[in-house]
Amino acid sequence: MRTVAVLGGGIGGLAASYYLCKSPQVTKVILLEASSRFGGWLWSTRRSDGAVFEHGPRGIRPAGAVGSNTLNMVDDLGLGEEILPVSYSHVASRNRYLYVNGQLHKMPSGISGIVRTVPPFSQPLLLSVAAEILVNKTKNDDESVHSFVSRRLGKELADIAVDSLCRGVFAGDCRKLSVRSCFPVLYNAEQHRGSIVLGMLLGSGEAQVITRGPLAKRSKKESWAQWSLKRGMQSFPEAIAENLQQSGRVQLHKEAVVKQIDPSASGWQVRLEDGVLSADHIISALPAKALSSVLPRSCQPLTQQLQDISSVTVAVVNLEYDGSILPVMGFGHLVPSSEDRGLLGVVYDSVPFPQHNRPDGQTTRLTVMMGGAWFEEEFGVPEAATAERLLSRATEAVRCHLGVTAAPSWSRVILHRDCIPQYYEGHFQRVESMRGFIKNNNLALSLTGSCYDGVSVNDVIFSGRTAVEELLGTVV
Ligand SMILES: Cc1cc2nc3c(=O)[nH]c(=O)nc-3n(C[C@H](O)[C@H](O)[C@H](O)COP(=O)(O)OP(=O)(O)OC[C@H]3O[C@@H](n4cnc5c(N)ncnc54)[C@H](O)[C@@H]3O)c2cc1C
Ligand SMILES: C=Cc1c2[nH]c(c1C)Cc1[nH]c(c(CCC(=O)O)c1C)Cc1[nH]c(c(C)c1CCC(=O)O)Cc1[nH]c(c(C)c1C=C)C2
Repeated sequence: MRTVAVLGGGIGGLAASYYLCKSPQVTKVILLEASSRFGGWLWSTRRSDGAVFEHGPRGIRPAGAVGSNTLNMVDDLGLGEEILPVSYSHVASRNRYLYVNGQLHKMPSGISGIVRTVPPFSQPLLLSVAAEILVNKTKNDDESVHSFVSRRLGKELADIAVDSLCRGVFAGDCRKLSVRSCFPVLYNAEQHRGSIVLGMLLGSGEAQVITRGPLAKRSKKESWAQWSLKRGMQSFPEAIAENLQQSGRVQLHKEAVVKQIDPSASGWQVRLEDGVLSADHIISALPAKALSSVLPRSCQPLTQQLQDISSVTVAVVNLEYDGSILPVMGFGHLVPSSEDRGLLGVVYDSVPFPQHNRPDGQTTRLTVMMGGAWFEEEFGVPEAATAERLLSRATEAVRCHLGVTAAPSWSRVILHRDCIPQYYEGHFQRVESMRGFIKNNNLALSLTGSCYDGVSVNDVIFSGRTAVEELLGTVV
């Protein structure tokens, strides 16, 4: 393998380039990013007074093989000193809230939360959990998350808890999202153990094994639930880009919009706005629709399937208030779609990461997230949603849900167009079929990024690693 072009410089493209660089089999890597910044949705505002605001992900989970894999990379990049860990015993890990019937309710946790009736639920969770063990397994090879949970745990849990969870991870509608692709642990638990509960107790499949490096070991020892970085999440892609630059083996191009890719005798011709370059192989870490628009006509079946992977738009409103204004302490609260379709939830950023507050004086940072699968019905076309309207809707939610009547001392409104892919029912078949088309047609193309194998930062990084290992036929 001589030259590999990586399309898209979000965390997926950066991760793929990082793993390619580890192999002596690859002579040259060319990373092409359309915008003026690497990192994609990992995007932070660092204000001159020291405050940090996240516009995309704000915490990464260290759990599991994918979590360890990311921490190994963080270690290798020399970012260990920059880590801000949040342990499982921290109030931000213990307390998450639901806003239901005009009130905040702490989500049930611990033994007492399971054996007692905890509003907004009408019966102890223990009853649903105990009955779950007896529910027969389905013969369907996929179903919606809502249907799966209604069938196994009851409609109330599906309508309130799972509806909210899907909004807090996918900004999506649990009635359309696929359980197999969005929550493979739940799907596999039913398939292999016949029950979610038994799957949790006994394990539900072959777990991937990743050797834990020093930072991953520390995260285990200190029971981290999530982590961030002192200068914000954006430091992570910045450190990868710096590492790639220093390797001397990667050409990094910003403001390089890929316009078209065409097969050539030895691989691909990649057409940019201002020139053409050649590559033996392409790893695409572009959003599915962006890739579909640059493929040649000969890839029509693939183009169509890529277009069928839709994504939702989320309005992210960062707010700063003077003083300690929160009536409760925790990670934040989610709002089920039955309560308010357009308002997804509010993150209490100052609770897990007070280090990101302005250093002088007491302030509270919150992030309100709106829209998602309900964006158009609530706000119309994204072009029509003004910053004033989104800010007013966000501050009104903070007033109504948290009783904060003061105006924010600082705010920033950002519209993330098509930012979270939606894995609808049948997603796994579509992805299998796309990869099958690539294989059967001997295309020197790999698909990675958030549109295929998981949307979390950990999943996207791991997908970049898998693409490189499959390409090279070795472990990197
Ligand atoms: C608001 C929000 C909150 C989130 N919170 C969390 C969280 O708490 N924890 C978590 O784990 N995950 C979270 N995520 C998910 C995670 O951040 C994303 O799934 C992940 O960053 C996607 O990375 P990616 O590289 O696949 O895609 P992207 O970040 O979309 O990168 C794709 C890149 O391709 C570029 N591009 C597009 N077209 C072209 C072209 N024609 N030519 C060249 N380049 C092009 C784009 O400019 C972009 O930089 C969140 C996401 C959002 C939006
Ligand atoms: C309200 C909207 C959103 C909030 N965060 C996201 C959206 C769309 C995006 C998001 N959040 C998480 C992930 C990664 C999932 C993973 O597998 O690591 C993504 C893409 C983490 C997350 N956030 C919440 C939960 C339950 C999770 C899953 C992992 C975990 O248990 O930590 C809850 C939550 N998210 C938001 C709020 C307000 C909230 C409230 C309790 C914001």
